[in-house]
Amino acid sequence: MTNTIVIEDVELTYSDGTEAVKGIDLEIPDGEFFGFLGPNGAGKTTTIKILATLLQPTAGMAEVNGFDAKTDPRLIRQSIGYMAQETLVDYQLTARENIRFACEAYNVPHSEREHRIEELLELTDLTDVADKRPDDFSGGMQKRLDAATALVHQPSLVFLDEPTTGLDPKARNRLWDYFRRINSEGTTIFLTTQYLEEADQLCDRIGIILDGEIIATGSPTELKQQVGGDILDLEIEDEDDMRTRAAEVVHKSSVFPDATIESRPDGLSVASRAVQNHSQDLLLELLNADVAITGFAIRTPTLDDVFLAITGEHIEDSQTHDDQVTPEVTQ
Ligand SMILES: Nc1ncnc2c1ncn2[C@@H]1O[C@H](COP(=O)(O)OP(=O)(O)OP(=O)(O)O)[C@@H](O)[C@H]1O
Repeated sequence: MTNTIVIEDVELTYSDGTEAVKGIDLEIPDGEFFGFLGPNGAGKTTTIKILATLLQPTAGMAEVNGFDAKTDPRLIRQSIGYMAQETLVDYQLTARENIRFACEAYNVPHSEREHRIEELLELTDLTDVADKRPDDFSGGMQKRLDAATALVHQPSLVFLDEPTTGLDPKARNRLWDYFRRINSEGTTIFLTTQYLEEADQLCDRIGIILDGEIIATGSPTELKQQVGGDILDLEIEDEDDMRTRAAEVVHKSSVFPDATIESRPDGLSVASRAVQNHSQDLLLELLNADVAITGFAIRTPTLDDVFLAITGEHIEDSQTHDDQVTPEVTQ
């Protein structure tokens, strides 16, 4: 298997001195669904623009589809699909005309165009509105049309820059189905997202980027294993230092020697390899110490727990500016 993307020690510093990407290395094999996860301002879009040859790295080497980003940007652009963060559909044209225009721009052979247009309309579930202009379309429909225009030339590699930001769950799910389908047909996908669940659901492998540096890579399962065990969520009354006392009991407990403890609005979360087999013992110790537990639950770690374990922050807390985060996909 060959690598569709190879990045070696790539840096990008903007002219105002902002170090957006600080020496990243990455290899993405053919056919992978790769997710680049990170908070606002982490460097996701900058990386995608380097790979799509819209920005030149200030240092390092990027190779895409076997072409060097510095010497062969034109060949790279012809061989990729790029769905930018902002929707790029033309509101003067109908959905069908938008896709036809993209066929012309990407030099899709005349003999294949009509078939390709119908196929893409169907894939993106826009056949019924094919002859309507997109100004009345919902945000999700516009995004699907945008995705169709990015894929008319059937690229083997597609960059999707936060494709579902601001979409409702139904619209998001339809796009997910589409991305899954093209990936199962062999397309390599490089997706940037700030949504943990999106990365978790879709991606074979995830890279977490923070402040221009990749701080972890692995499959969702591998990353979750880094948390070290399962999580015991404890609901504890917020009175008489009860939570502090509970944390002390957990710290001192011989049954949870590896525990890491995180405060939550309604109590504590405890991560430990012992959670699965010894939670009852810990609950007993807490009871003996007069800590009133009003509820508890055992769960497997989420990607937010991974982010927390690595950075000490929740991903949402580390957002650098407000954003229309779709609540139902945040953890
Ligand atoms: N043209 C620019 N000039 C100067 N700084 C920039 C420019 N574009 C982005 N930045 C800065 O570079 C850093 C990385 O931004 P980038 O857009 O790559 O992050 P991101 O992870 O994609 O975030 P978002 O989700 O907000 O798009 C941020 O600090 C951002 O403010």
